[in-house]
Amino acid sequence: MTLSQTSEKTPVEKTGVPIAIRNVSKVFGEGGDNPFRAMGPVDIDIPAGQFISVVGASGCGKSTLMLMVAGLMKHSTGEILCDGKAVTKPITNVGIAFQDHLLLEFRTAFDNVMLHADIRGLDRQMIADRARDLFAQLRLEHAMDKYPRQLSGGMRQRVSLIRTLVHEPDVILMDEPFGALDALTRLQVRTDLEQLWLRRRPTVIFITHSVEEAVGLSDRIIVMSPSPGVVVDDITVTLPRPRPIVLGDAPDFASYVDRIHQHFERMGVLHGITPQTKIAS
Ligand SMILES: Nc1ncnc2c1ncn2[C@@H]1O[C@H](COP(=O)(O)OP(=O)(O)OP(=O)(O)O)[C@@H](O)[C@H]1O
Repeated sequence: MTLSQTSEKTPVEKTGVPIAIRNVSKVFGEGGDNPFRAMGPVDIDIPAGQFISVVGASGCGKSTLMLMVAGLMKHSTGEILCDGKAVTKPITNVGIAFQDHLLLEFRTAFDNVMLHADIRGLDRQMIADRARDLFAQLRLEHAMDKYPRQLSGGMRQRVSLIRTLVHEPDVILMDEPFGALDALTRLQVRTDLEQLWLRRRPTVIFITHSVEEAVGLSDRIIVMSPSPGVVVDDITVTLPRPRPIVLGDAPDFASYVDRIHQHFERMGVLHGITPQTKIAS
């Protein structure tokens, strides 16, 4: 383990692990009559503790990539190394979050967060202390004893975030976790996620359709081409942390967003109005 400095000069213990994605591609229906290359080949080296986002058109293979890194889906070519070890089965020291919060309706928010302790046989007292701490950090103490149906969508997703982080995994994989939230709640949850990540700096792969969210959260953004997705740009984001909730105020924010949008326009993912476009009257 190494010690590093956050941009706000708070020493943190770095606990993430490196992930290497080398020449990885996925072909569905391999060996059948109709093989389909869904993504790749892709090379991405992620240092320990980096927060990386992946953006790209719908269907370019972002979720497929995440499932392969998690060891939940086999890659067709190449290799994936997590902390130097080849991923050949589901990795365990990981927190995974999806768009759906996946909270159990019959458990309170607190008991949902304690699921890891119960399933993995972890030290209940230690996890409970951490859980209370995280609920407090997100100003959600009042929600601890409520059931999911009694919480708003944003609160449910923040409880899910706590559950993803409570066992302090070295790797966090998130697939469009805020996709179902309204714009205002998304801002809050994005800021909450950054705060939680800054505590320990696990390695994060974050999939999003929101370019602004990617710039707001990431050390680095991978831009993928439409299907089959390959890496078309690899952008280092140097905005200081913690990032402001209203990102428009951050210098250079707009230039990162523009750079990514220009890729999307060039690749036909976004269709702009060109000077030749005729407007029907
Ligand atoms: N099990 C599967 N069998 C066959 N094709 C699949 C399978 N899973 C995904 N695909 C296809 O692979 C491609 C990539 O899918 P994937 O879900 O990874 O894309 P994505 O970039 O995450 O999309 P979105 O942003 O819409 O979630 C899509 O064309 C999808 O239909």
